[in-house]
Amino acid sequence: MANSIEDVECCTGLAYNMRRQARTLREAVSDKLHKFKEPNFAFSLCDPHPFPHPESDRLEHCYKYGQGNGKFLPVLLEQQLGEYTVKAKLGHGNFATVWQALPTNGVGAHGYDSVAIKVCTNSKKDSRDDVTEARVLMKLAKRSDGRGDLGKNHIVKVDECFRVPGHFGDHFCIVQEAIGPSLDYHFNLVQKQGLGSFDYQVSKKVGFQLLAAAAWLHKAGYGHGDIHPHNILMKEQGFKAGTNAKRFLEPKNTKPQDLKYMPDYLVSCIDDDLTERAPLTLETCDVRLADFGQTFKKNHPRRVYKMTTLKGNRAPEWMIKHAPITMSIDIWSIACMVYRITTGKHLMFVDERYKDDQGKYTQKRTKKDINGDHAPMMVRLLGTPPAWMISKWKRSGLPAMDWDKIKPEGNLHERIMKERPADMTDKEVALFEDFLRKALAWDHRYRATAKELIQHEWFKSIISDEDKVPLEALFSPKDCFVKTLFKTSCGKLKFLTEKVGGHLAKKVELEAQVSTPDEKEEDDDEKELSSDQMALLLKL
Ligand SMILES: Nc1ncnc2c1ncn2[C@@H]1O[C@H](COP(=O)(O)OP(=O)(O)OP(=O)(O)O)[C@@H](O)[C@H]1O
Repeated sequence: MANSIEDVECCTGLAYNMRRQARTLREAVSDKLHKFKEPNFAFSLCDPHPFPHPESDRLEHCYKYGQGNGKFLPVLLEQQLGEYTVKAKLGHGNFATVWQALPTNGVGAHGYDSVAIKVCTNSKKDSRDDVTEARVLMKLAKRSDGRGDLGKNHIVKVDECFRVPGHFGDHFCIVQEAIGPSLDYHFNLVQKQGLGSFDYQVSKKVGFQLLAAAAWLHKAGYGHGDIHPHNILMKEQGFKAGTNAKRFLEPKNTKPQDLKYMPDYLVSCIDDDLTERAPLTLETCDVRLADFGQTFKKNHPRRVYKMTTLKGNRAPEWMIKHAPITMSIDIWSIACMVYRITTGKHLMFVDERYKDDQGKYTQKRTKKDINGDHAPMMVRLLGTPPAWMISKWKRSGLPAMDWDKIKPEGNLHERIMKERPADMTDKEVALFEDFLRKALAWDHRYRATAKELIQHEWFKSIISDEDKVPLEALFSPKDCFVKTLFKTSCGKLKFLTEKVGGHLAKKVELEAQVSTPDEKEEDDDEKELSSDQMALLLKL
């Protein structure tokens, strides 16, 4: 006998519950494994390191070298990498070290004096992302939006790629133009100088250029997925990296079995040298969006749960179960960053690691802990989320909130008033708040796009003549013209089909009346019909 509806529902509910329990169990196990895999910090005594700025923690950890997968290639100054000679260290991330190099034969592949070589880890899995990064960047370099390409210049360009053999597999190398220090570097510089944040107009310009880059990238069908100050480089003419201080490794700091795979010394990078650069101005400010390791095709992020972008800059859809991740995650990150560089304060800051008794960072925090801090912060700042998010709140493992007591519009306005730069007028506060609210819409479907945001009134004061032409081209009536033409043609076509359909029906009706006296009339009618149709066709 067939099961009743109740039986089926009951079974489905049971299966759902079992699936959910299995998932929770799987997540718990993976959390445990993840913790277990955490590096042993006892072997990495690089912190605090003896470079010029003790507050800097820019030196890579020793555990990133040695046996196994996901390790860096040991690189030393004056070493040969492909056809280039390494001259200085530019930085490092989780997946690569980056070196400034000169072509050994004296001429760069594309005529630049020096290049930046990103030497990726030997991990096969990461290597796939690095290859994607290089491929996407090379593809983008050939693309044009046919409207002046506003924003394309603010995306880093790749010259060539090659592989270098390492002890445990090849290391993929990406050669790019050497651009300049990161936005984070400049931010630390102004903070060190006691200025708090950038000049107000400069922060606007950085925001504008970033949004222009995002608008161009999104139009090309890609999301960046990892926008934060480390991945934004500020172009500098004749860029030269820092002092290259060397730190020799002491054997006691490394695992004995890893010793022979370590470089003799680690090199300090430009980020450790916060003394020499002139502050950014409206004229010198030239942003380049870099690190496309997390890039994804429109609405198809490749590694939803493994993306490593800064947690405090993450959009709410990261926390809500089954919420789609779209290109609008970039808009959220840009808005958080613009707030930071404008006011000097984090919009939302979440610790990504646990701290020990002495305040030193240790293991990574769990996703649940991080979200447990982040979600209430968002609610306090932006007010009540939409009902569909509230309904998924508990299921997503987010902390219980007393929704009745939440201020519907949040305290964003109060925050801006408290943290605004001295030269931000009340009118500008209103514009800034409006800009942020549009970019930080809870629901990704109602979040403004990059193209919409670059037209925002808040940016009006910094748009240069150089930007005006491509900006106008981007919103030129050609766009409207094409749309209107398409709409009118569709309308006319519909009208014509209806009319012709009507006449044909009439014709069939007339033909059905098989009587001789009426035959002449019918012929006339037919003539009339075809002339009618002809007139309509001519009109079109
Ligand atoms: N073209 C360049 N010119 C100058 N400096 C660069 C360039 N590319 C990268 N850098 C420096 O190297 C650092 C690390 O590079 P990148 O962010 O690409 O590495 P990653 O391992 O992919 O980082 P992440 O962990 O953020 O994914 C950057 O923060 C920047 O300071």
